[in-house]
Parts: sequence; structure tokens; C-alpha cells
Amino acid sequence: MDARQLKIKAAETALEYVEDGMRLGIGTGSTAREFIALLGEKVASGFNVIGVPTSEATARQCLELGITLNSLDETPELDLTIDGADEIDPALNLIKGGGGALLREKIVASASKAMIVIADETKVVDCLGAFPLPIEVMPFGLGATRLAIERAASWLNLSGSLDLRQSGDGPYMTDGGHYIIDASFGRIHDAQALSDALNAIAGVVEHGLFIDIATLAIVASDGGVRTLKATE
Ligand SMILES: O=C(CO)[C@H](O)[C@H](O)COP(=O)(O)O
Repeated sequence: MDARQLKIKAAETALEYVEDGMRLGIGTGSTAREFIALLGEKVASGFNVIGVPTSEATARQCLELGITLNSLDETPELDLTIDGADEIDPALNLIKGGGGALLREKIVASASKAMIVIADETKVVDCLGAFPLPIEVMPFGLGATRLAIERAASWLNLSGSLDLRQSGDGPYMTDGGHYIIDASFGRIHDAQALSDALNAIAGVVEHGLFIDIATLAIVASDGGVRTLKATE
């Protein structure tokens, strides 16, 4: 199976967890896009959900498919969020934000009773960090924030390049009007400590470490689809 077929397989399985009438957080990225396409087919046949999108791109796709959308102001508590991930560790801690939507993704997933991650097998790792960690930062004070990130990382014996994500002629801009720094720290042995250190930096808006948020992962490979539950 090619990569797209694996994403569709994971998305199909995730759809089985969506019940009629659910308030649903809807993720961003190429795997989430396959899920939204399938959800759209179900909605077209009379199934009802209230979706809360995690990005403008997801909102556009949902609206094209006739999926009802609300904001988190209108619907502040969600039953379930379904989203992709860049890495998944055995405790179901994640790196997210490869698609640039990590802030809204974390807000939406945190407002949900459960979060199901959909992915192909390549996203499953023993230890987070091969994928550069996206860190969403304020454009104001970028140099100072970058230095603070470097220092915070070095206290945790982490180092590596901090690359300002680019798009076209300039820095990539998130839906929230922020920049993203992709931090290549390598293996992150203590994700909680790094999360705490990054959250303490004034110019950091959010980062792509999702700790204790995902409740289930649906992972597709050539051998079939398996579900992973968090291990302590
Ligand atoms: O976090 C994300 C977007 O911010 C995506 O869920 C993540 O990048 C995975 O994307 P894909 O399904 O395209 O591999």
C-alpha cells in the first residue's frame, strides 16, 4: 500500500469511533484530510456532527463537504478530536505541528474528552525527537526568544539547529499570526521538562509536544491497522 492508502485505512478506522451527534475536533494535515473526506461522505448520507476545525484549511475542506462547523466559543466542550501527528511515542506523547497548526490543534484537543491520533507506521517512535520540534513564537522579539529557547534547551542537555520555518519569500505565518521555529534537538528523553521549560519563555506561544493528551492511536501499516493505548 502507498502512503496515501495507509492514511485512508487509519482514517476509516477512526471514523468507526465517531457517533451521530458528536461534537468533534477536526485535525489538520494530509492524514486528517483523508479523515475529513470520509466524514464528508457520511454527513452527505444524513450523519450529524458538530465539527470544530483546527485550521483555516480544515475549515475550508469541511465547509466544502457540508460538515457543520462551530467555534470553541459556541461549543467549548468536545466529545472527541481526531488528528494526525508527526511522531507518536509508546506513552502516546506526540510531536505535532509539521503542518503548522499546533496551537489550534492543542487548544481543540485539550477541550476534548478524548483524542484519537491517526497515522501510518512511520510515525511511531521509541523516543520523540527525530522530527524537528515545531515551536510557535511571537514575531516580536524573535531573536531574544530564540536565545531563550537555546538556553532552556542547553539546561536540559539539548542542542541543535533552530530553523525559522519559511514559506515563499518570507517566514511561514500560522493561522494565529505567529512564526514557527523548528528545533532539531534530537532525542527528547524528558518531554515534560522540555515542555515546561518552553512554556516558561515569554515569546513562546505554544510548542508541538502533546503530553498526556492523546487517548488512542490508530496506526496503519501493510500488515493491517493496530490501535495503541497509552502505557504508563
Ligand atoms: O500536526 C499537524 C499539523 O499541524 C499534523 O497533524 C501533522 O503534521 C501530521 O501531518 P500528516 O498527516 O500530513 O503527516
